[in-house]
Amino acid sequence: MAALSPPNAAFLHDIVLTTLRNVTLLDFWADHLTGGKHLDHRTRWLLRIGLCQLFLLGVPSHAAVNETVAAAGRSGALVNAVLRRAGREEAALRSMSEEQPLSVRYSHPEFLVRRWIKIMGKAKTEALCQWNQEPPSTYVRLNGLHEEASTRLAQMPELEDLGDGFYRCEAAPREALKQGLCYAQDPSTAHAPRMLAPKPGEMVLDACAAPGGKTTLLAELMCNEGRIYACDASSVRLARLRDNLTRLKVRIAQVNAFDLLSDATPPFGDLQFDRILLDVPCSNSGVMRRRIDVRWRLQEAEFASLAETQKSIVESALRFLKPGGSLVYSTCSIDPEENQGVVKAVLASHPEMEMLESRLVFPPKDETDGAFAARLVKHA
Ligand SMILES: C[S@@+](CC[C@H](N)C(=O)[O-])C[C@H]1O[C@@H](n2cnc3c(N)ncnc32)[C@H](O)[C@@H]1O
Repeated sequence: MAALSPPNAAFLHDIVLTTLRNVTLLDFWADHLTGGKHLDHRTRWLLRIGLCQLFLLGVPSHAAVNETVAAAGRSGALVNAVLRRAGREEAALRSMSEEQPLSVRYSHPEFLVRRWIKIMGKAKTEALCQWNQEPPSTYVRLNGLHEEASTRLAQMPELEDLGDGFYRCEAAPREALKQGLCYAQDPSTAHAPRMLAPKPGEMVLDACAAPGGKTTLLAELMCNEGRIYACDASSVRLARLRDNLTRLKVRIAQVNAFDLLSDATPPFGDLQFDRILLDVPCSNSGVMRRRIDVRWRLQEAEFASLAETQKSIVESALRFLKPGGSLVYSTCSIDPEENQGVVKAVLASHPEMEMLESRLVFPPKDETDGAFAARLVKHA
């Protein structure tokens, strides 16, 4: 197959992502236009794609209809009739959808909308759903361990300096990323390493480290002095972690496979750490703007099972923390069950631990991805 031209590739990318982001809304229109008739899989996707172009991407009607009909094969007549009718009834279809519940208007699973309304009320839920419907910005973090990074990035007018080492850009700056001048990362990812605040010369454990976005910032905060054990249960992900650490000039990290929930002997023997970062696996409910798949694969029961795993991970890691040391627990979830709930459960069974601070980043308010971080200290 011939490669697409860059504008066509960008257009295809837009169609795919906008369709996936709006599936429920597109189905609402398709079902209304077909009288709720059963549609085979292919026809349904063609209608979703056609309606997406017509109503959400502003593609001229003749182009959206003709191209979709041309791809339709034997369901061409139906697709043609439905899309032409959609064009004629656009205003009515739009005003009907405005009367629909948030789960339809913003294409989110019903259970999630119900859960969020219970947690944060309707106004914040709507703001969050609305936030998740926009394409995400691309951000990079300057790599302070690269001696030329500040000068070189300052010479790139395509980067908008946001302060604190972060830049926003239209497209990822491939060459600068390849040379390790910066790392593609949302600003919300910096809160946990900064909250941990490791100092040069300290012993640090980053126990869920791959692919290493936070490890590289920890090394930068430590001025590449001291030691970081960067471990992860997934050996596949360790390969990317190693590449990232090398490219970003991290010299103080020791990379090892280690599953905190296994009985294996730790790769660092009986070492105890000044600081531990636990950036645990989570529902990703704070990054749903960036990761469209999340809303469609998440199941309600997962919140409780994730919270169990997260609590076990923290409890396992506590044995490696020195008395007087700090541990930062972090997620890219905005769900209290995975955040405050886990911290509360850990504190209840560990009187030697105390929480000194916590921060929840809420996307519509902070205008970044969502995240949570809490700093716990172990009494000496
Ligand atoms: C949110 S990601 C970490 C992202 C990473 N900190 C970064 O900033 O690039 C969570 C990681 O935890 C790892 N993980 C999951 N269960 C684990 C366990 N039991 N022990 C250690 N690592 C685990 C996963 O393989 C995954 O790489």
